[in-house]
Amino acid sequence: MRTAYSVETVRAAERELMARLPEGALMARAAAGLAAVCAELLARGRGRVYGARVVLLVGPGDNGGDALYAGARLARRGAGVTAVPMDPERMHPGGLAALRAAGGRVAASVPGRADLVVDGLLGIGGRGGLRPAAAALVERIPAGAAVVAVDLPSGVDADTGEVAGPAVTADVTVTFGAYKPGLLTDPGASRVGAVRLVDIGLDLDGAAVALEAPQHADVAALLPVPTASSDKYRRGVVGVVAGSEQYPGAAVLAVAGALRGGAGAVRYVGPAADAVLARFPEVLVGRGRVQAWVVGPGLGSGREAEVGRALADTDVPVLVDADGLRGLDAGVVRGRRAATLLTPHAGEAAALLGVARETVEAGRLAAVRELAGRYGAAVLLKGSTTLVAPGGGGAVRVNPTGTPWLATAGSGDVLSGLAGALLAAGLGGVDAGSAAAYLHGLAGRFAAGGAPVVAQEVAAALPRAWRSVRD
Ligand SMILES: NC(=O)C1=CN([C@@H]2O[C@H](COP(=O)(O)OP(=O)(O)OC[C@H]3O[C@@H](n4cnc5c(N)ncnc54)[C@H](O)[C@@H]3O)[C@@H](O)[C@H]2O)[C@@H](O)CC1
Ligand SMILES: [K+]
Repeated sequence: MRTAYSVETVRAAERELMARLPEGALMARAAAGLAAVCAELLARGRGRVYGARVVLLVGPGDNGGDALYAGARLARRGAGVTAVPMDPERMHPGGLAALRAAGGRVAASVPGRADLVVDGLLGIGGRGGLRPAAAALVERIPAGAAVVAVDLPSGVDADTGEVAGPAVTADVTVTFGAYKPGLLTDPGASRVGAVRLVDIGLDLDGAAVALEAPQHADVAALLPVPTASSDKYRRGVVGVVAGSEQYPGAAVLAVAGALRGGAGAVRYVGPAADAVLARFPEVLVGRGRVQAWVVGPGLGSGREAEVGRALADTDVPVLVDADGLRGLDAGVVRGRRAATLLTPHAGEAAALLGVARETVEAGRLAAVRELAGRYGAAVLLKGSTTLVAPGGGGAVRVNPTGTPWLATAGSGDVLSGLAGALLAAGLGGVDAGSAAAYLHGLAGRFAAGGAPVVAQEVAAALPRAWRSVRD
């Protein structure tokens, strides 16, 4: 897992470490790591550090201090380094002295040309959007300069990934000690570029994880593998309640996802049986014993009773998606014994929370936590960085494999079938949701290969995604 910790947790670990180290030691480690990444970028971009034009955007706190000390290191290697302060009266004094001693200079405005801009305006001490003085500097970042963000892009909230107003968009973010949730969650995540983690010696063992991003090995460990004693019931039968006269395709796609999710069998319940069977003759039709239900894709309106029937089966895991989420009763969900996984997109989440869609998009992490808390169930919030929150609080999972190509009709239906198959195999709500999102994202990338993709191709690419995760 790639783990991210809250600002509060990082600060506590920093305090503990600082108490044992000479003053300035942590900042020196941070600056050394930052300067090394900057030097690497300059060497890659223009062959050498010597003679490079480097601009430091310097805020009033320690984030600016990191930038100044790193700038001093680059100046000692022959770069021309100019620091531009947000507030000339408030610059880290030690950092400023180091930069000056190394031959760097301070200017009131951002130079028109630069090879590299170091964003040291705000780090984990930043609150709210960039104020006008900082925003004015960001606007002047010269076109063509590589942008390296110190700890996080200024204007991105470290804990939530929220971006209130203007913010830096970095090519590389050099973060210290630990990932912060805002680096992995949109809208912040799309501002960070490549993330480089610099070890400054923080001890976070046993600290509460705020957000975690599974990697191949984590997902591989979750995926069910049939054994010699498996039969179709042991592998899990998924019941899919989906599709309508108007949306038969949703049924086909949800079934496709379920079949490729390792289910022993898929049972289809609904009015699109002909369409489903024409495509997948292996599907069972009609009610019967299942190990998990998927309800909702393409149901249309007026089908609440079918959703209620699945949820009433309180010992069987249920995934509720799309139309099934309409007016979903929190009391019913909370009363269930087996896992429940809700898989809304931002619009559906907004409707459940009674807020505007934009509110969910701007505060995705808060929204998914709030929904999971209200329903006491795992919630998977779809989007560019899909999030999965546990019903009982604790670490939220963020999916690192997503691709914008997956924003295509029917893609969510495939995901719900896939996650339902994993529920049927015995995974809990968060594990099923996050493993499904991971495979689905990979399949989307494989199927797209940089070109538009349709949902059935995503389903068809799922076996390749499984294989790549297991390799
Ligand atoms: N604490 C530590 O041990 C270490 C901290 N490090 C660096 O220190 C940073 C945190 O430093 P600070 O706590 O000084 O905080 P920051 O440097 O992130 O910023 C705090 C300052 O910015 C101002 N500010 C806050 N929000 C603003 C806004 N929206 N617009 C304009 N000004 C705003 C505040 O008034 C405050 O003066 C980290 O992100 C990291 O870069 C590193 O040197 C590693 C070690
Ligand atoms: K920054």
